[in-house]
Amino acid sequence: MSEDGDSLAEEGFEESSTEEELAHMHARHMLPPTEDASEDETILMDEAVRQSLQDASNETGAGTSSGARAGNPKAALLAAAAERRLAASKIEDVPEYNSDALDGLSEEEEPLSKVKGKKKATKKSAKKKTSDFVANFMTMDDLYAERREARRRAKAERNVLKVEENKLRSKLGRKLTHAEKTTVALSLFHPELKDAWGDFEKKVAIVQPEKAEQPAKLKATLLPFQLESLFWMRKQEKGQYAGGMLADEMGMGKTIQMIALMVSDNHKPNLVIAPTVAIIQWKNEIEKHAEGMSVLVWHGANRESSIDQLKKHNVVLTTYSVLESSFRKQESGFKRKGQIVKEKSPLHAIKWHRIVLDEAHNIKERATNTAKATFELQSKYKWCLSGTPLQNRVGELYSLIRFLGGDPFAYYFCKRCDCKSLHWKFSNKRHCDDCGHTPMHHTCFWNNEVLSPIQKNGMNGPGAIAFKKLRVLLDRLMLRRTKVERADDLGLPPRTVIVRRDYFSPEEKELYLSLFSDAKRQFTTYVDSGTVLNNYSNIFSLLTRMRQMACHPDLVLRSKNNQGKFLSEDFGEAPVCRLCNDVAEDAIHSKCRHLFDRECIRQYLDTVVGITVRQGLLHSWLMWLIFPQPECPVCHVPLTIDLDAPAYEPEENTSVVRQGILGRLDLEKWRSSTKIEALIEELTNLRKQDATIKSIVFSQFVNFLDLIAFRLQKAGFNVCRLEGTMGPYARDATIKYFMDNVHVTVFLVSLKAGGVALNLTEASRVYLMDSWWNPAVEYQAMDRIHRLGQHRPVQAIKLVVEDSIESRIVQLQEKKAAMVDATLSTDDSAMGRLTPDDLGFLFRL
Ligand SMILES: Nc1ncnc2c1ncn2[C@@H]1O[C@H](COP(=O)(O)OP(=O)(O)OP(=O)(O)O)[C@@H](O)[C@H]1O
Repeated sequence: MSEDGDSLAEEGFEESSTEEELAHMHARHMLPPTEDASEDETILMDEAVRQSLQDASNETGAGTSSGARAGNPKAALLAAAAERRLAASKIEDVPEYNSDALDGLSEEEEPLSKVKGKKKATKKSAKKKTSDFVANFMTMDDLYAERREARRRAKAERNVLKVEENKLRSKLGRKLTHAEKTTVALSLFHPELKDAWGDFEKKVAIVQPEKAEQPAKLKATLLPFQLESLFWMRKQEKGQYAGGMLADEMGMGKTIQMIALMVSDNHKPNLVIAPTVAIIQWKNEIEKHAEGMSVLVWHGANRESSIDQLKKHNVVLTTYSVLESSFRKQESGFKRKGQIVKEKSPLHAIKWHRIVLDEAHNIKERATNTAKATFELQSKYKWCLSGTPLQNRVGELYSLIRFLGGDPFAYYFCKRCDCKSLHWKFSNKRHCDDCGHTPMHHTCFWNNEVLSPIQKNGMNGPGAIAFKKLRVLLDRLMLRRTKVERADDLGLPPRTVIVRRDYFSPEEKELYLSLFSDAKRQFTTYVDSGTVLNNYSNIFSLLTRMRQMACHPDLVLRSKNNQGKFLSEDFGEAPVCRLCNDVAEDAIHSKCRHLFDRECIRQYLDTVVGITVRQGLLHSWLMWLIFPQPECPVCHVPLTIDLDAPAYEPEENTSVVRQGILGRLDLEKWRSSTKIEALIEELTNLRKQDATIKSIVFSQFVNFLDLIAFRLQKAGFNVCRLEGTMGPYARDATIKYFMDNVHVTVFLVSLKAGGVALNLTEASRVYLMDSWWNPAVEYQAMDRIHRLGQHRPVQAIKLVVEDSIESRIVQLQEKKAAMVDATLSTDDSAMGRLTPDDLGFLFRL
């Protein structure tokens, strides 16, 4: 743990904070909390009192304003409080309260005749006001007594806490970490947490998988490991969690295993939420393998709104974006004819028999609407499917545990009383709606027990203990098998990864060097002036241009630089990602309304995190305090973007006819590139060897896929394309077209649109046309073909231009992979980050 961390923790800062906690800190202008809530409150009160006194004196010119009191009871209360306090501190010049003061004017200030005339009329009201005042005064007394009592209680609590902390400190023989102090506080006010892990371990037994019977109504024969998971899932449903996580590696048939579970009890309705790309695959698998199960795809503008109709189906299939939009319409409403209209979400109105989240890491960010929409669904059993449950950080597991209903792990607890909640309930941003204690006195059990210790210590000390706890939980909640472990069952053919290295042609090299030397000069200027931190969006853009240049110069020279526009200017042109200037695939937009590919902006943010945080030295939230918030790469305002928001979809009635880069080229004179020619050579050789072998070509740049398609067609290859703008049915039709037509041998897939949840086992070659330093994206792509149903040996070929940034990217990948192996780091996101040293390496400094 860093010293900063320690000292800050000592001061009472939360070590790891949820977004809500962070937001709260911002709202409080980053004030460190005092250990004593009531003291804290007293300070705020004093300020309010002072302010109110000031206001009152401004109104009357001097002293207390009875008018202010009469017109504003709160001000009166506060002023009274202030005067009591001042009187208590023996400040002499505070006037005594009297009934006249309550009228707003004293007798001396009025002409005598008027005073006499008024006297009778005002007597009654004065009497009333006096009694009101006395009532208020009494209230203040009560209030003060209450405050004194609260202070006394807080002091007593602190003393008890100190005793407990001292006991643990002498037991451990060292200073306690902030997390340990929190644990002490939690067990004091929540005795059930004293040995939460031990209790959980005793109460919930690990289900040892045994082979279940093959379900009669399932047409496919389950493999041995699939029968084991069926047994395990049935047992889990009877257990405390009534569900769990099936986390087999990609391509081992999680879909069929879940269908087997549904078929075996044949209850309805079941809800499956999956990425758009996988929806029709689910439908096809259910129709193919399950006998007598009715399926409804709940998607599109004309989807069924009758709850009774939905309930009639065995399985309702929908996407994360449809779920989110349905929930949003229910909670926040939408505009119709200038009015905000709220619409009940049918998905949330049904108590489902079973809910399945496919690719469940889609909800990994707990504060997103998508995650919240899943938390609010009702069902008897709940399941998460994911081949990469720990895609980035341990913290991301929280949402999955929360979805499964994990008590106490997903709860927020108060460190000063017995209040606990699944929600962060701070409507006024200052005090808990339930118990009134401040946000700083609340902690998320998961963050305190698992996330913070691992983030701060890795596998050492408290980190190792947290890992053990995580194991205890996952052993009872998750089943994961890998392809290597179950190789015999799977009988998968081998997979090899080859890096093919080529060199630029002289003309390409000249262009590349000119771009590179400009980029390097620019980067060096940032380094020399110490402004790397402030220029990450420019640096990211320099790196992207160099990567594109290595693919084909036209991607840079003919790119559409549509500054300041949300959609492209050309009629009918598809939206463009503002980071890669390429057609947007799986696009999301920032609060400042700029559109980006989800993957591009994620990579951009990863890069920023890498630049701004020297890994492990700083807490994530502290980073935002010390370093500037990442800025929008387009307009440079602080960037606010929900990475898990549903993909941007153009208006349904807007016809998106994409012309792409080809429309900007003179195709008669167009010249190919080293990389495209390398692919042609590979595919031509393959065609000579075996004309039946099919290939998938992946690239992050859609314009590059346009160029590749054009060149391949010229070379006589039959190709088809998967694009991010396709709806589920169009995607399914394209996939079928590729799988069913022997003469279609090449499938061009945008990494951003089709990297996950695709099943393309007809192909046995993968060509990765451009590299990124996080190899996870590439593995996902390779796993599209290396999965059950694959019978041929699989080859993945990475095409790299040796004298470009790409060779450095490959070296960086290797370096980072070695580092991750050596430290057994669980923080895979480190792979995606770029430190200043990494940048220097890429720019060859
Ligand atoms: N027992 C089986 N018999 C026949 N086919 C099977 C069997 N199990 C799985 N498959 C097939 O294997 C392929 C891969 O399965 P599936 O797509 O469910 O994998 P997955 O684990 O969900 O992968 P991902 O995590 O990538 O989505 C599918 O085509 C499926 O039909």
